[in-house]
Amino acid sequence: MPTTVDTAENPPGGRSAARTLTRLWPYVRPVRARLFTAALVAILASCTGLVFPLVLKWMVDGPVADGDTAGVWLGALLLLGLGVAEALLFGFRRWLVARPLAGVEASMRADLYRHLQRVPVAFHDRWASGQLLSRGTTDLMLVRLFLAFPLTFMVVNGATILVGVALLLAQDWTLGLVLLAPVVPLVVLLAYFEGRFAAVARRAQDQVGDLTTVVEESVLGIRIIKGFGRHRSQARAFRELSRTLRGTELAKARLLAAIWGVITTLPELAIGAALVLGSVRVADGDLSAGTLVAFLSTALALRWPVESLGFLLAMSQEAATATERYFEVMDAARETDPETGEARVEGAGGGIRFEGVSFRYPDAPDDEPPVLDRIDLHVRPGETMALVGATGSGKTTLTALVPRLHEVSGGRITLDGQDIAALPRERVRELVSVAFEEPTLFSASVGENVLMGAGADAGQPELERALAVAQADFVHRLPQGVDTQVGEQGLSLSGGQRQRLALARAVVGRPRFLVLDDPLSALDVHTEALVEAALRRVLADTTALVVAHRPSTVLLADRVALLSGGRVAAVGTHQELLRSNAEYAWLMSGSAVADGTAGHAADGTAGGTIRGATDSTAGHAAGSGTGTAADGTAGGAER
Ligand SMILES: Nc1ncnc2c1ncn2[C@@H]1O[C@H](COP(=O)(O)OP(=O)(O)OP(=O)(O)O)[C@@H](O)[C@H]1O
Repeated sequence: MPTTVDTAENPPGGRSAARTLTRLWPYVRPVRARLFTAALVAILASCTGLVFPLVLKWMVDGPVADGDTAGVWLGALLLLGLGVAEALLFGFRRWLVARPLAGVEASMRADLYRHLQRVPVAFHDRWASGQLLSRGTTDLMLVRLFLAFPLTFMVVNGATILVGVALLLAQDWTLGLVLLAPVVPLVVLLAYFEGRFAAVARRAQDQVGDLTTVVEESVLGIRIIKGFGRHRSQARAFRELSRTLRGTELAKARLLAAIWGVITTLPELAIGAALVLGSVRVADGDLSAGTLVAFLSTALALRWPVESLGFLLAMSQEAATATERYFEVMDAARETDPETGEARVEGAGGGIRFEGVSFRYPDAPDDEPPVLDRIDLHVRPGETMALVGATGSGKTTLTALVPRLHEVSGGRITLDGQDIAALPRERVRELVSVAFEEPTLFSASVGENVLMGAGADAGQPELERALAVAQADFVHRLPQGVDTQVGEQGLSLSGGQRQRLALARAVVGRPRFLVLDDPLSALDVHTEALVEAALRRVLADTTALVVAHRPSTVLLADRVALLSGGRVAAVGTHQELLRSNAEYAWLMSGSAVADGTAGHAADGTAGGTIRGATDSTAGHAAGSGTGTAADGTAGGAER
């Protein structure tokens, strides 16, 4: 899992917030009618608020001045009615937008998830999972909030301000101009603020992603952290990151406070000036008291729409950053399949054939030699080929090329004579089944995890057969048998148990081709022997490529290919390579050394000797009390 976040490749800015936000249109389009209606309702509600001052003016200059009590009651009832209407209209607006916007958020999230399934594995190698998580959660929530609130209220408040200003100018244009005086400095300040806030908002959202990554890794790696007593240093790293985030959030708050201060103070000063000027004019008899009350009430009613602009802009800016981050992922190219293509390669023959296959990881430095360099290898139909090589020699990489988890950089791979690059990926993955050394189980039942490897029509018989092949009968002793929930949110299984389920998943669909990356590494010798025996039956009618580190796994294969320096250094049977290839003999004798039979390994009798060695180890294990595995209760022993 990647641990670093390369946000440098995605610099903020470039586009304006408004242009970035227009990218949301395809998602908003289906609900546009509701959004527009909601905006109109909100404008109506907001303008209802502006009628209050006019009623007040009528009350002050009319019934109040004339001492008409009935008129005052009528005015009060009118004000109450207006208040109720305003509240009902705002409630109606909320009802209009809530459901469709939850839908917009859900569909954006679904698209993101679908996209993440379809981008190449190399994309996931490059991106930290926390960054992806935060884009799928926090960022999408910010986008929904923007559509629900700032988007509407920018329009509503804008319209209210325009209507309000028109009313002010109509009531008294001199006082109106006094109130409009702060507009120019405010616009300049808001433009400056937007630029500054955009940069800080981006930094904060990226830091949330980093923090999510650290939390996720700490949870997944809790055993390592505890085992190595690293909880303090891990906590320190977390604290530092969260302190950085806190600093960025405070910087955001400071910017917001500054702009809020300016947005509040300038209009207040203008209202104060209008009040003084208006009072003087009322005293001079130039202006009626009712007009001044109405004027000031209108000005005060406009305070909220003006003051809210600051945080509406801030929320819009955060939403623009969130949208930018969302589309950075959505813009990553998906795996594409050829529209049509001639997959058959003349003369390629059956089985798996590698022809001049080269591979280099996309992010590898240019001066680094390729991981795989012109590999030629033929796994004949029905044959099992073991892949042996030193650590880091490229075995896993080579196996990942067969199901097209990575694309070859040069050369080609054919399956039964069909070039995999010209086949749809889905077809390739139907033909090829895989099991990796690191067996991943999903939060689902045992049965669902295993049947993932088969077509939709596979059922109980196929499941039972696969479990038998993988010697995974321990599942029947789990609390709910094959229905027991496993994975992150279920029962914890041992490494060996998980490997056996992963193996069952690989064989359940009776694949034409099988790619196994050291699938037996976590099994004790007894279980390994049992799985091998069952696997031998599966391998008999499958074409398989099996990464092997141990002689016992190599012995499952008909032939062995030795990978060295990015090339296939030798191909032959285990016995042939032991005799003819010093590197192979050395690699294989590594295990034998541990068993004290290295001397025999080198003289060509290693096959039998190594087997004997593992058997004797097994005998020892049984004698030392771990032999319960042999009587089929291995699961219990491993737990
Ligand atoms: N995702 C990746 N991005 C860049 N380089 C990688 C990536 N995965 C592996 N490598 C590099 O490719 C080389 C081959 O790795 P690979 O995992 O294929 O070796 P291996 O033979 O399977 O090793 P082992 O026996 O230890 O499992 C290594 O040098 C490794 O550092």
